[in-house]
Amino acid sequence: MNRLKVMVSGANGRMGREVVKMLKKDDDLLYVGGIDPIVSSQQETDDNPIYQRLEEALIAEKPDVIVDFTNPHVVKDNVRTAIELGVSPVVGTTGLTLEDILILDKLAKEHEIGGVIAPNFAIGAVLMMKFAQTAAKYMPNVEIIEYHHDQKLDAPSGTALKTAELIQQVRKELKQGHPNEKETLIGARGGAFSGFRIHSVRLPGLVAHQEVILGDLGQTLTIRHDSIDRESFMPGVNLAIKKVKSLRGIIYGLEHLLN
Ligand SMILES: NC(=O)C1=CN([C@@H]2O[C@H](COP(=O)(O)OP(=O)(O)OC[C@H]3O[C@@H](n4cnc5c(N)ncnc54)[C@H](O)[C@@H]3O)[C@@H](O)[C@H]2O)C=CC1
Ligand SMILES: O=C(O)C1=N[C@H](C(=O)O)C[C@H](O)C1
Repeated sequence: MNRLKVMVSGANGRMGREVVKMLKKDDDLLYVGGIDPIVSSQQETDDNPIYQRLEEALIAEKPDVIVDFTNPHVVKDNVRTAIELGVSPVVGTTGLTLEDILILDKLAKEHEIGGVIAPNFAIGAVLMMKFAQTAAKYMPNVEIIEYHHDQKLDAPSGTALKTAELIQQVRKELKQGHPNEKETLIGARGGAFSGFRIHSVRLPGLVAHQEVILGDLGQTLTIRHDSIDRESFMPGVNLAIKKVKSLRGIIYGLEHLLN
């Protein structure tokens, strides 16, 4: 049987290293190398090449799939390059706007390529988002608090934004809080999204966590998810790699790949 050839962009990063480990354990997948401008010590003992430039890597190794865990500044160009070279992208990197995703979807369809962009590959997080969406239909007063490690570049997290988008689809229009509310410390009420708020906490010791708190007369409901290890994302990444070649255009969110 032909094994799917996979490369990893951001191979020396926190998520990239975890993906490489997962690929090497799966007999149906063949890790053929990574891309990362930063050289790591681990690289010395790895037989697979690490390239500095994506285009050069894709032309040399001709992978079927490229997994991207890089950063919000480079991800859009990376996905564009992959699609133009006929390689299916599986993207965990956050920071793409809905407009970016529409542009990449159009490009992918023009090239008859499938792609997956998922702000969170952990099944528990996907369920947390779904549950929050269901709850917000009945309890429209809602706030999102996301907690991440202090090396994260983007705020709010991609997961918080996706949760907010899902809630927005079902929540009746409502501006929360007191109409005469005054922030005496700018930012104290968090970021405003369609009438409700998102708060971002950054601390060493955290991995990736989110609470969606809904309030109503005399009651609150808290829906919480914790990724305590980056292993939590790997089954979702693995599923996306195995399904992406059967898609056309970009799907946004792991939920679209689950039965
Ligand atoms: N969708 C999901 O389930 C998850 C998404 N993430 C997202 O993944 C991204 C990466 O997160 P981490 O691994 O924690 O970051 P990190 O900073 O540890 O790793 C990023 C790596 O990308 C490399 N890089 C930078 N520019 C590059 C380029 N042009 N080409 C190739 N590599 C490049 C860096 O040198 C670094 O090694 C973030 O956007 C984060 O929010 C993180 C965890 C789960
Ligand atoms: O940077 C991270 O670590 C994570 N990023 C993603 C996000 O922005 O939602 C997914 C997960 O929360 C971990």
